[in-house]
Amino acid sequence: MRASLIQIAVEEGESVEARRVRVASLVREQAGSADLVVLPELWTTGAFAYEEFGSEAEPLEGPTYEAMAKAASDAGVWLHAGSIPERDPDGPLYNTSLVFSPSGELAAAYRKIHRFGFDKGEAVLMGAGRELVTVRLPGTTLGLATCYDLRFPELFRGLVDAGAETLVVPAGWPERRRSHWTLLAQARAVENQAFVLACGTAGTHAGVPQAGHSIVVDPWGEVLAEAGSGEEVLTVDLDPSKVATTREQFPALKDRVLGLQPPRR
Ligand SMILES: NC(=O)CCC(=O)C(=O)O
Repeated sequence: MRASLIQIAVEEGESVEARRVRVASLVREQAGSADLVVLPELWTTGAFAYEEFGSEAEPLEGPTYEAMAKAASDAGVWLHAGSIPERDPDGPLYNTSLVFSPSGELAAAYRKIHRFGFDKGEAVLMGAGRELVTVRLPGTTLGLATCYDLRFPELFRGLVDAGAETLVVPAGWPERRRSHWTLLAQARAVENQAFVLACGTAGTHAGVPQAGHSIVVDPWGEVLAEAGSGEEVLTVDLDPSKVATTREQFPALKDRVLGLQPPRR
């Protein structure tokens, strides 16, 4: 399986509509050279452009959905289209990831569970998802997570329990915490004996320089590919059978002990 992570530069000089057209064309360019294409978190607005979440929010089947469904079917690829600020007609905004099949059908939508910002930003502007989401592809099962979720290992363990073998993490991770990004991507791969495909953004938006450095890690924790800090398409060949082989040869997941007692006082 060949995966291409498109590390998009999100800069303020480009309108959301212009970026949507440009990204759709980058996805189309992967036709014939990738089976799975991955985009970053909130690439229409930028993950830190909090003041734009409301004005640029779209219904699930809005303009980004339309453009990405078409791009996936034009390119004939599985497309993890990153996430959009989704306006639920009956509820709050959500940070929602969309996955399309090569025929342009929606295969899955995942609402980010852990919202970033503590008492401001995304944490107060958006609602929290409550459901784990996996997607069956030929040869592997994707487990979906978004950016700040990377800090919460129990979410990933839940995805593995649900059958995930390839953990896909679109992000808008800041340069300031780049060392955490790389470390956590490798940790999630090692502890879950799964591939991690983590796709970030480049550029600077809302005054926050982005880390870039999208990364692909194998189930043994080896970094298969890592991007630089600018816009880039990171393409890597994955052998999905490596998940089963790693879990058989070093069966640590079978040694889990569940239901531990809390400490006695
Ligand atoms: N968009 C995000 O979730 C940012 C997460 C982040 O900056 C961090 O975890 O650090």
